[in-house]
Amino acid sequence: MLNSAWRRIVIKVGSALISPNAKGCSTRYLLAIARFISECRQQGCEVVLVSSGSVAAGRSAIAFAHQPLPINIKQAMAAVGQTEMMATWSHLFDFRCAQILLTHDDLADRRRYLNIDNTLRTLLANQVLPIVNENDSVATAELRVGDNDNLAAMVAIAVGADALIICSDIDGLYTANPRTVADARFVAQVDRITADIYAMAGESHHTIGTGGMVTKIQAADKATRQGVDTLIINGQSATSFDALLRGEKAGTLFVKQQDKRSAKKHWLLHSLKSQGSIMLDGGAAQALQFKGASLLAKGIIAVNGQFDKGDAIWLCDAEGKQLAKGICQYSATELQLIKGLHSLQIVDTLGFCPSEEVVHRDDIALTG
Ligand SMILES: Nc1ncnc2c1ncn2[C@@H]1O[C@H](COP(=O)(O)OP(=O)(O)O)[C@@H](O)[C@H]1O
Ligand SMILES: N[C@@H](CCC(=O)OP(=O)(O)O)C(=O)O
Repeated sequence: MLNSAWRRIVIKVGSALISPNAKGCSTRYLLAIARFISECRQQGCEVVLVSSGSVAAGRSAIAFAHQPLPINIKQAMAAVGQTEMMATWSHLFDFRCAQILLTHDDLADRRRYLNIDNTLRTLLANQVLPIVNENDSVATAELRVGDNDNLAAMVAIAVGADALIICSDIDGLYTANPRTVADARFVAQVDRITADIYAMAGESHHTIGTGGMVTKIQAADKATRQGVDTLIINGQSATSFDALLRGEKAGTLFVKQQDKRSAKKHWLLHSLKSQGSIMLDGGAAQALQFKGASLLAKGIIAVNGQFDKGDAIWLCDAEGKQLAKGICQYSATELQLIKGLHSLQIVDTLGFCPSEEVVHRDDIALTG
């Protein structure tokens, strides 16, 4: 059985596995990965796939022989390869897939971030497999995350994943690049990511991938700090997946630095500045405190301050006591109109309903 603590995971697949020859997509390695994803889902673990490969897959369609590839050429290659990559994955599953293309800004802007979060939650709740990639054909240099290892870490944090599994063309982290250093030793576990760990990382040996080991360590650094265990495994070998499905170790494990719930709670309570507050009736206050429920419009009795969708606000009881801080899905102006209403009435009142929850339970941190 898969690690039972993994209820939701993000799997990142590198270009070399999708388009090993940079001529369209190949199912050579993807079959075993797709089987692993299906098995994880059957065992009740939700999966978000972050797939590279659009540039590599589309490469042979655009005539350009020089290296490095300029951004406009990569953008054109990505436009061709992205559809081929999505079609290849879709054919490997007997459930439906959804394409999510992101830029750095989408994840940095809290309002857009909420939209992404809502979309991913809805897809997962409907058993659709989200397949995420950077929006390479439109993202300019300053808008890009730049590599899918870091993008996958950001997605893993956004969806509150329990683990991030980075599938590459190598068994995991070595003390140096084993393709150039003969006596490089395999590292099975990293308890803390220090400068010594970064010093082990070399570049990619081919021109298909982006970043080599450096971006994978950066990704592990980001994810483990936010409570996400991170693995780098060899996606070319079915034995890695078989081991994980038996609950055994595979590749290099970067151990999470804290519990993901305490990481999120700390971020909400201490890093986000509150922009306003709302007062809850007795039922909503009870549900929030003792049932871990989301906050619905029906339980709101008053709205204070001028805040926007995506801002952090205090959730207070009828006496004004701060019970929790949360990220609000609606602006103060919108909340004034929908407070006290049933969720089904939101669309009639505002003309839209981005979320039935005013504050989703995943975005609430109790003060007590
Ligand atoms: N210390 C290291 N340990 C393992 N691999 C390393 C190391 N330093 C550099 N590499 C290189 O990083 C490559 C994986 O990165 P990359 O080619 O970007 O893969 P992907 O396409 O999966 O993101 C390996 O094949 C290897 O050549
Ligand atoms: N977004 C790019 C992938 C960038 C990237 O990080 O590639 P890789 O190092 O192979 O994971 C693409 O789809 O080609």
